[in-house]
Amino acid sequence: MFTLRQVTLTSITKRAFSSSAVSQAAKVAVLGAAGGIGQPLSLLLKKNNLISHLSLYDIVNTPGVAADLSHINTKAKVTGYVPDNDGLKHAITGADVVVIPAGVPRKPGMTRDDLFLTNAGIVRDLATAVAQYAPKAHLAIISNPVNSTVPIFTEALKKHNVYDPRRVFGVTTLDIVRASRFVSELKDTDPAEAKITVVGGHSGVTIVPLLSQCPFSFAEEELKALTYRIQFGGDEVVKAKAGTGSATLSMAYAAARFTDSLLRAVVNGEEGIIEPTFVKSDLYASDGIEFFASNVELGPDGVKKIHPVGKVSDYEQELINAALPELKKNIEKGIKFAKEN
Ligand SMILES: NC(=O)C1=CN([C@@H]2O[C@H](COP(=O)(O)OP(=O)(O)OC[C@H]3O[C@@H](n4cnc5c(N)ncnc54)[C@H](O)[C@@H]3O)[C@@H](O)[C@H]2O)C=CC1
Ligand SMILES: O=C([O-])CC(=O)C(=O)O
Repeated sequence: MFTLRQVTLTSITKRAFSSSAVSQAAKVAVLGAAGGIGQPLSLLLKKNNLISHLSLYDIVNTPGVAADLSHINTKAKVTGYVPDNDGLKHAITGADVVVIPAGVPRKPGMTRDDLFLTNAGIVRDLATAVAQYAPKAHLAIISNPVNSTVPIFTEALKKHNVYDPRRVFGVTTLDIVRASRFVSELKDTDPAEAKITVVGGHSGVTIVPLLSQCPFSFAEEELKALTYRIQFGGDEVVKAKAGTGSATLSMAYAAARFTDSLLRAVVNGEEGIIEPTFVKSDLYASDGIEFFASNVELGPDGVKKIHPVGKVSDYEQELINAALPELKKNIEKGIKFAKEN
């Protein structure tokens, strides 16, 4: 039986690199690592050569997941922690990036907002620990509802005076991954050629695909059906999984891509890396919207440049108009919770 909080087969060595140095490797922590997303995500991250230490935390089962992954002959050392013996503190201390898929997933008939009651508290507690033990880490928040969990994280960091908006990211990559795949299915092309911009937030009508900006054209009915499918792609998976959860494998793929982009910009110093993500943004500040997903250029300090939404069609403007009030409500709900709890 594992009684130690650390189950790695190698000992922890002091990190001998700086996070700003070029071509260095990083410590990445995954919180919720034993879950449906956490396990395949950790597997994909184990293959990432920019990671020297993969640190896995969950309230259960992490020792087994870590022991299993630690046998794969890639560079990263793997350690696993549970809450005993200050596990969370040890899991995140010194982390360059913390990826957070902790929390409950949807069942058929639920909206992402229905997860708020359970996940808000989980995220708030993890954010408090991050503020204390990993205040300089870049944070990739997957836990739903993303439109509210990112504001909750932000407020918790503010309470501890360690908030840097350049380092807090809501992971919306799956929306882009889906959009690219769905368009390529329709147009019979390689998904790599179908780069679709999706802006707004990460739930239903707040997900706004900007298909007018892609190189393909669509008939009106096709455009509406495609837009709906991108906005409600998560529901397709929830329905098909019939009560056993929501997207995990495609999400793990998307989060591994986002984490890799972040590491390439932050740790490796690569330039020109652009990922869509839900961040503190001024794009719709005049509408009272504090956070918004759009294409973001990543740099050594995290967010380098938030790209504007760009030219949109009348239809897309209608979609944005429908998204903004819902997004505002979700954001305010997160902020209110964090301030009161
Ligand atoms: N941002 C996005 O695009 C997507 C977000 N999600 C969200 O990701 C979250 C996780 O989904 P799944 O992995 O499918 O759920 P899951 O239930 O399979 O795994 C969640 C894991 O979190 C752990 N956990 C619970 N409380 C914790 C805590 N306080 N600290 C650390 N770990 C804790 C659980 O033990 C479990 O292993 C859900 O909220 C889901 O809605 C899912 C798909 C896409
Ligand atoms: O639909 C869900 O609840 C999970 C999710 O965020 C997605 O698949 O986009």
